[in-house]
Amino acid sequence: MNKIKIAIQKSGRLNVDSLQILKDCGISIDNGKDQLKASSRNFPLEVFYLRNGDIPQYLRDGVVDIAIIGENVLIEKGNDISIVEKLGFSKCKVSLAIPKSANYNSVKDFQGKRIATSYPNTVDNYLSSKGVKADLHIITGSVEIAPNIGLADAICDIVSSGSTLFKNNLKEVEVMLTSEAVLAVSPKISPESTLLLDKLHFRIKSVLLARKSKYVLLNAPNDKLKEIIDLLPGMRSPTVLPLAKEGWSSVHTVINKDKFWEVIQELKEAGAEGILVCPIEKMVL
Ligand SMILES: Nc1ncnc2c1ncn2[C@@H]1O[C@H](COP(=O)(O)OP(=O)(O)OP(=O)(O)O)[C@@H](O)[C@H]1O
Ligand SMILES: O=P(O)(O)OC[C@H]1O[C@H](OP(=O)(O)OP(=O)(O)O)[C@H](O)[C@@H]1O
Ligand SMILES: [Mg+2]
Repeated sequence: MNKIKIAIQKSGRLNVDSLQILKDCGISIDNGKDQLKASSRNFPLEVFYLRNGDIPQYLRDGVVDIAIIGENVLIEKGNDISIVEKLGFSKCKVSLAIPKSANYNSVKDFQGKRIATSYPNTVDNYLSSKGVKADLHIITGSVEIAPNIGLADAICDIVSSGSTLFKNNLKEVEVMLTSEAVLAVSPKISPESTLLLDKLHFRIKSVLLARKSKYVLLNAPNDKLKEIIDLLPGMRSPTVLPLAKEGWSSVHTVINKDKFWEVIQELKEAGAEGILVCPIEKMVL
C-alpha cells in the first residue's frame, strides 16, 4: 500500500507541536527515542525525523512528500515549495537588530554595514528590494552575540519574545517577515500521495478550526433573547432550547475563542447567566 512520507523536525522547537497535530488528527505514531523513521499504525503515513534546515532540500528532491517546517526556513531555502496550510504554532519574526545605543533612521542605515545572520537570502532579498547593499557574515548559531564581540554591526535573526535581543543589548529595527509552522508539499509528490495529502489536510483543517473555536452555552431570559443572540458571532444561527424554568431559554453556539472575551461583559449586562465555555475537539464545516 502507498504511504505518504512526512518530514518533521527531529528535535527542537517544532518537534512536539508537530507530533501533537498528527495525534489530534487521530494518527498514532510508534515513536521510539532516537528513531529516524517511524510508521503510523492507523494511517498510511511514514514519518522522517530530520533537521528543519535540511527539509527544503528533501522536499525539492521528492525524498519526502510533505513536511511540517518553519515558514521562515522555506522563505530562506525553498521559495519554490508550496505551502498547503499554516499551522498556527511556532510563531516568530525574522528581524534586523542593532546595538541599543546606536542611532537608527531608516533601512538605508544598513548600507555597507556588516550583518551577522543565518538567513543570508532573506536579508539579501529584503535589503536589495530597498536598494541597500550590506556585507553579510553567515553564522549558524548564537547570532545575537556577534555585535558584542566585534564581528558585526548588526544582526538578522528570529525574534519571538525579544528577550534574546534584550539580553544582548540589541534593539529590533526592521521586521522582515513573520513566520509560523506550515505544512509544505514536495513539487514531486505522486498522484497517489496527493490523495493521502487531501485526507490528511481535511483532518488538519478540522483540528485547526476546533483549536480556534469554543462551544458556548448560556441561559437567557426570553425577553432578552434577541439582544443576546445579536451579540454572539456564531457559526450560523445559535440553537435555542426552552429551560424547565418558565420564561428562560438555553442558547448554544460556537464562537471564535478570542471573540468570546470581547463580548462576555456585554452578554452579562444583557442578562445572560450561567455562561459555560467548552473546548471543541474537532470541527467540520
Ligand atoms: N524563539 C522562537 N519562538 C518561536 N518560534 C521559533 C523560535 N525560534 C525558532 N522558531 C521557529 O521554529 C523553527 C525551528 O527552530 P529551532 O531552533 O528548533 O531549530 P533550528 O535550529 O532552526 O533548526 P534545525 O532543526 O535545522 O537544527 C524555526 O525555523 C522557526 O520557524
Ligand atoms: O525572542 P526570543 O523569545 O528570545 O527568541 C529568539 C531566539 O530563539 C531562537 O533561538 P533558540 O532558543 O531556538 O536557540 P538556537 O539558536 O540554539 O536555535 C532564535 O535563534 C533566537 O535566538
Ligand atoms: Mg533555534
